[in-house]
This record gives sequence, C-alpha cells and structure tokens, in this order.
Amino acid sequence: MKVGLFFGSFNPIHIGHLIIANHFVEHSDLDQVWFVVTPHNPHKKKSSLLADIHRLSMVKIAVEDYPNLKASNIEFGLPQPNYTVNTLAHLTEKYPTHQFSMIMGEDNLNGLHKWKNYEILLENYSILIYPRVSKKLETSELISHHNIEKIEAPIIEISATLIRNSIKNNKNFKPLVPVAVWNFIDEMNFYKN
Ligand SMILES: Nc1ncnc2c1ncn2[C@@H]1O[C@H](COP(=O)(O)OP(=O)(O)OP(=O)(O)O)[C@@H](O)[C@H]1O
Ligand SMILES: O=C(O)c1ccc[n+]([C@@H]2O[C@H](COP(=O)([O-])O)[C@@H](O)[C@H]2O)c1
Repeated sequence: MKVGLFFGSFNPIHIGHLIIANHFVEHSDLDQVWFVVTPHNPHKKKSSLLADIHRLSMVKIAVEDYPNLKASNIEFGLPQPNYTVNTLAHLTEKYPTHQFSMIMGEDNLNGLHKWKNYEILLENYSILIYPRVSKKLETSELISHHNIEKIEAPIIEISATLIRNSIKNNKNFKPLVPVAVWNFIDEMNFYKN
C-alpha cells in the first residue's frame, strides 16, 4: 500500500489540510494519506500548543467520513522533539509492506536543509510537493532532486493561527474547519485565552 504522510502540529486541523490530503488520495497514486500529529516540532515552542491528545482528537473527528484519510499518533511514543527522519525509520520498520512518501508544501521545502539528516530523508523517501503562496520568491534547489515530485493541488491559504486568533477575538471561524471539529472546539472552549 502507498501511504502519503502529512506531518503537522494540527493546532487545530483545518479545511486547508483536508483539501490537500483529499486531493492526494483522489488525484495521485497514493492509497491513503495519514495525518501524523506531531507532539513537538523541533522548530516550534511546545508550550504554545494545545495538548497532543486534543489535537489528535480533532484530526480523528475531521477524517471520520474519509475512509482513505487516517489520523496517526505514531509520534506520541517516540522521543521529543520529533525529528521526521526518526519517525520515517520507525514507520518503515513497523509497516514493512507499506511504501511511505511525504507530502509537503513548497514553502516548507525552502527550510528542509535545516532538518535533521535531511539528506538521508531525501535519499530514502519520495517527497510530494504541493504549491503554496509564498512571500519568498526563490524556490529551493532541492526541487530538482530525483526524489522530489511537484503535484498540482488547490491553494487554500488559511492557517491554524488565523483560527486561533479568530477564537480569541470572538470572530466566527465556522467555514474554516469541519462542522464536527467546530462543535468540539466550541464544547471544549479551546483557544479562548
Ligand atoms: N492552508 C494550507 N494549505 C496547505 N498546507 C497547509 C495549509 N496550512 C498549513 N499547511 C501545511 O500543513 C502542515 C501542517 O500544518 P500546521 O499544523 O503547521 O498548520 P498551520 O495552519 O500552518 O499552523 P500554524 O498557523 O499554527 O503555524 C505544515 O506543513 C503546513 O505548512
Ligand atoms: O526533522 C526535523 O528536523 C524537523 C524540523 C522541523 C519540522 N519538522 C516536522 O515538520 C512537520 C510540520 O510541522 P508544523 O508544526 O509546521 O505543522 C512536523 O511533523 C515537524 O516535526 C521536522
């Protein structure tokens, strides 16, 4: 089975993430896309995040109606901060018959050379790049690497930051997340302060 891994903090998951994941399942040769919820991105402050378990719950709720989209808590049991190269090695060992690739926005490709053992990652896994609107004009030279493939996908420029700020400022954010995720955030009073 071919699995695309979509790594993220998902604080919270939003329709931008879902549209990309669904696009890859429907319009590439991937059989499934797994949202890998990262407890601690090595480049972000952990204290600014909602509890891991709540971020995972929201991803689970979001993918309920999509049989080929899955929530993964694989990084919850791995050392933190979570280096993607370690997670990929762990997944490859745990699921020897699966073929894993990574899904990444082209904005993130510009920072890939700062990731732990990125050369190992690039040599061993294919990376599927989707377009983003980026303030930076230059494209990383890694785009021409033989394991990197650019895939056309819709561009939906919303962010989890916009959602968190909207909640703090009592703004309606209902269209930006699946209804069931909106209900959960509302019930749990997430991101109010
Ligand atoms: N609207 C979007 N469309 C496509 N990819 C996105 C979008 N928003 C975020 N991503 C990408 O999805 C991955 C996980 O997203 P992440 O959890 O960081 O969400 P975010 O909306 O960027 O969060 P924040 O605003 O808190 O930084 C990251 O690689 C990020 O670049
Ligand atoms: O492995 C690394 O060195 C590394 C450096 C920065 C980010 N990452 C991963 O990139 C993913 C995207 O994170 P985020 O917080 O932008 O959604 C997340 O899984 C991080 O662990 C990984």
